[in-house]
Amino acid sequence: MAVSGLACAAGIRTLFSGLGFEVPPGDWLALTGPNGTGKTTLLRAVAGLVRPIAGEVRWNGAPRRVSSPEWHAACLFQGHAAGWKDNLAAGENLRLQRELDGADRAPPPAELLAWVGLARQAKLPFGRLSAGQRRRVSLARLAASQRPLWLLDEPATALDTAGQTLFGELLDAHLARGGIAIVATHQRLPVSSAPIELSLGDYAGA
Ligand SMILES: Nc1ncnc2c1ncn2[C@@H]1O[C@H](COP(=O)(O)OP(=O)(O)OP(=O)(O)O)[C@@H](O)[C@H]1O
Repeated sequence: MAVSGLACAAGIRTLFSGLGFEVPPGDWLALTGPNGTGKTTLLRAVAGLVRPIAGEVRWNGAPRRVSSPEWHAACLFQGHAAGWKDNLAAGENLRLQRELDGADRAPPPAELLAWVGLARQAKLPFGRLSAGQRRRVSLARLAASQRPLWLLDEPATALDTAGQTLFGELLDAHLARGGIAIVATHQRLPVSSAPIELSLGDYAGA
């Protein structure tokens, strides 16, 4: 996937402009930058959730069309509020999300939750989980994902060391399958392959 000449604004303020990068299959981009520089906004712009004020996002060599089935099948965006329902059990949330993600070939939710260390919490309402346990449910969603492009906003926040290792294993496996990831992060992540690094502060808008 590639981005060229991208600029995004919040209100009347340009957050960043002139942004260009390419992430080939099997690579990932680590997106860094001070608070408020627009990392979340960039991820949302690539996903098609906010409209950039300039520039282009390309997927498979062509401009990506936000409403196309191809793009929906390709892109998984996982933001800070990942869309989990507080009153549904963790397992039930995961089952619904798997259906929305079209991850029908994935292992059953109970198996995924056990893999992320939440076997005992599968029937607890999501809202009762700790911050790190919630993040682990998001890891289970990633483990089920068959989408080639992951856009992840601070995926390791609140995770303990073992949780961060699980995240690294997931990302490694995704890249080994030829997947692509753009990961906004303030921390060093335990991923085997070195990322393409991009600091959004270098593109601060005029
Ligand atoms: N209506 C608005 N007018 C001006 N600025 C706005 C408006 N809405 C949001 N902003 C600013 O837009 C920026 C959005 O930042 P964004 O969440 O994309 O940053 P980030 O790099 O992900 O930050 P963090 O590291 O804190 O997660 C923030 O600086 C915010 O203050």
